[in-house]
Amino acid sequence: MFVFGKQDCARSDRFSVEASYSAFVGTYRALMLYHALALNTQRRGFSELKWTFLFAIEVSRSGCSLLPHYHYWIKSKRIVTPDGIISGAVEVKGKFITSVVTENDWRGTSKGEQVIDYGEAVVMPGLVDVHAHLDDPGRADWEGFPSGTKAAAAGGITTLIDMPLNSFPSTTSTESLELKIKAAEKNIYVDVGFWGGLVPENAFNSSALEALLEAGVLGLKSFMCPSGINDFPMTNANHIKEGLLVLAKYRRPLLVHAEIQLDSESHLDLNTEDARSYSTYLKTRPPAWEEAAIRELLTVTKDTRIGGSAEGAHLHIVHLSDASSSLDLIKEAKVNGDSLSVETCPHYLAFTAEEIEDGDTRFKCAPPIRDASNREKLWDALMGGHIDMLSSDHSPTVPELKLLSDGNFLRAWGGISGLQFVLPVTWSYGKKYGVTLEQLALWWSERPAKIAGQKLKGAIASGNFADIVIWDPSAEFDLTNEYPVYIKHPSISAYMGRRLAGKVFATFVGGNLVYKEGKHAAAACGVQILAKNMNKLTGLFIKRPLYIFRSMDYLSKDKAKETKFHTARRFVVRN
Ligand SMILES: NC(=O)N[C@H]1NC(=O)NC1=O
Ligand SMILES: [Zn+2]
Ligand SMILES: [Zn+2]
Repeated sequence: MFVFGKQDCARSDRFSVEASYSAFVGTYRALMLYHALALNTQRRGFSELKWTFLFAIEVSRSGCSLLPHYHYWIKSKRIVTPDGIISGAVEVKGKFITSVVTENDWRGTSKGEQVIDYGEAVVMPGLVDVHAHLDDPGRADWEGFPSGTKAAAAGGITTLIDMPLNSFPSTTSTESLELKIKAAEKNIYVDVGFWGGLVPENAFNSSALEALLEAGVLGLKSFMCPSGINDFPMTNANHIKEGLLVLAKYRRPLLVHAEIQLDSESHLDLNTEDARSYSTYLKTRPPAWEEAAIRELLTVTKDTRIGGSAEGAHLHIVHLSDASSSLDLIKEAKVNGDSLSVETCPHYLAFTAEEIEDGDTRFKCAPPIRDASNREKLWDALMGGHIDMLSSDHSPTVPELKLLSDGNFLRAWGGISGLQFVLPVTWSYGKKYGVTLEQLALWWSERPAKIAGQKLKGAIASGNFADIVIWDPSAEFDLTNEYPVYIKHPSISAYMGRRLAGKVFATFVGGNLVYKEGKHAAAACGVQILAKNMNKLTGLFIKRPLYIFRSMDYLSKDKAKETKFHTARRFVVRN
């Protein structure tokens, strides 16, 4: 069972404000803080109009939002809440959702409040993508924070957790995390957190791992096979076992790329096999690789059970492709009480090996996209609740390394590029399986927010951050060259050329309208999310959090625990 501690996030707001203006902003923020406190205790010291005015000045000066309102209501006939879909309105004040009401209970607006009526469009929690490689710093020519987070915003993703590899250096130390933080500063259009890397060099060095966790990574990530990145070597079960012991103290998860290199390639004569044929590539990474890795992982995930040496840690298997034996092992371990979860990605749900044409290396990824019957099984597992969540595994590179003209599947970069399209892809390909809007919110927002320790994200609920996507499930579009694509290299995206349903109209991050119909806010005001464990009574940061939600199956919706959480929420501190 994964026990999520009360892991708060010290969020460093990065408004772009000129120096001469900073005194005013300082005063303003102090007033805002007072207002937030007053709001909690029902002692409001300032009139709504004054706040609206002050907020409008800051927002219009800083360019953080396309909408300069402090207090507004988002209306719609289809608002996806944890309690179902309602017709009603979401009240936003500053960064937060302050109420969610049904149409019948809505009393209209008071002076100074604005209403944005989205009619029949769907209002859903913004997506939380826990698996994206933005490659910044070091390989920003592959993607980068500005382009990646613009693409995220245009796709309805409001929080993105960046992987520790493909950037240079990899995020495996406090120094490299510091470089990440610098690279992201004033460059992110959505909120961004960071996973740290668990590699052989730090796995047995608990103080180095602790330092990285103290510095704010939301958890760790490791590979059980070569990652393709020199400064991110693979780990084995011993490294992972050690990592879990440290993570247990911090109540943070380990994400694992679960493939182990078997000698299957040795049966192939790569001189005679056609490297442009997708089936050749598929043969080099059979499901047995995933199965072998997961079998080995389960020898250490048993430590995460209640009473185990790593109780409090959690292991999350990223991008599952094999929906047969590998998935069976995962199901069994969950039944046994291992604190374990699993994600898959839109490309495994959308594509099949049979349809990948010779030389079309846009589709090369690891583990590979398998045959049509596997895709059916993946959908069954997702719909049946055995796959917990979705992520993009957006892993782009430069077109030259995709070897598009050469078409050599064995030498091309492995990674799918599609960050901006994950919502319409999941929806378009899921319709025939009966995917609901509530399921999309669960797989793309609620559960990923929990894995990343983001208690104020992932749901449209009072007290949460106003991270919201507005989209039209019935609007269809073609991903042609005319379509506004914000990922850096659209030519390598496997989704280009497809017709999809589900157009994103608008994206709100922390109350800021950061994207609207092809236009982004002028300034990049996403905040960096750094984990901190804090003693709620003393305000001091501690390793073992005071509020321990011994929950649980961390995916359950236990009302009693939610109540406890609501109480604790008032202590959340941000700076
Ligand atoms: N290094 C890296 O991003 N690898 C990713 N690409 C991919 O297809 N699978 C991965 O794990
Ligand atoms: Zn991976
Ligand atoms: Zn990845």
